[in-house]
Amino acid sequence: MRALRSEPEQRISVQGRQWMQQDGSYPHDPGAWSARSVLVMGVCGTGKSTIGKALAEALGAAFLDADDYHAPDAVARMRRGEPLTDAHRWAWLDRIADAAAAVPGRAVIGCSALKRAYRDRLSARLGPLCIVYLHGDRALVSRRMAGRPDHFMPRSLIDSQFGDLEPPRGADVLRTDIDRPISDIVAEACAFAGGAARRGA
Ligand SMILES: Nc1ncnc2c1ncn2[C@@H]1O[C@H](COP(=O)(O)OP(=O)(O)O)[C@@H](O)[C@H]1O
Ligand SMILES: O=C(O)[C@H](O)[C@@H](O)[C@H](O)[C@H](O)COP(=O)(O)O
Repeated sequence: MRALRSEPEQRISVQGRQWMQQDGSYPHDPGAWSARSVLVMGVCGTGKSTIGKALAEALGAAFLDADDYHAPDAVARMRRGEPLTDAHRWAWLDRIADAAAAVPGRAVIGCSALKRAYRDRLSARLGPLCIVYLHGDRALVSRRMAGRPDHFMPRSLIDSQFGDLEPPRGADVLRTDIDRPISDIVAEACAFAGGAARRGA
């Protein structure tokens, strides 16, 4: 195993092993942690919808896909290959946060949430988030996007997505590499988000 840096995000990134306790749970206040909304984030094509849906099912939570909350003109803009700006994104983030706040139980949100200010915007409505950050290199993201040709998001927008990306850091973040089987990523995210403890595993 490679040497660990002291930064919390780095400790968590090594499969969460450093923090995981013997029962598979994490040493956070269990009540508060297991009630938090879960944000599955990353640039386009990293697997937010795929992982987010499966994670929500594993946690018994509702899944909200941020793609469903874009205004039609924002979708048209992305289809044309024009990136969204902050001005497009604020109201979109507020719609997502309102919808997540309205679900009766826990919510898993699949949303790019590329900049820190966007995550703060969600937190302002939802409280502290449990963040699953899907990380992959440009070439892999491009290949994954090529595999879903009917999506509104064109591959020409990959560079602007990486340009806007401000990787999240801290103890609330699981940084997970997308070059792994979906089931492995979901299992790791589920343990991180409190699913293992919840199921009594
Ligand atoms: N870990 C993975 N391994 C292989 N394929 C994946 C993985 N995660 C997602 N995919 C595939 O990559 C594509 C993009 O995933 P998607 O969930 O649509 O990403 P996003 O919602 O972030 O845009 C989909 O075709 C999906 O099936
Ligand atoms: O903030 C943005 O620039 C957009 O919201 C953008 O992130 C878009 O929503 C998705 O990334 C496209 O859909 P996928 O993430 O599913 O590719």
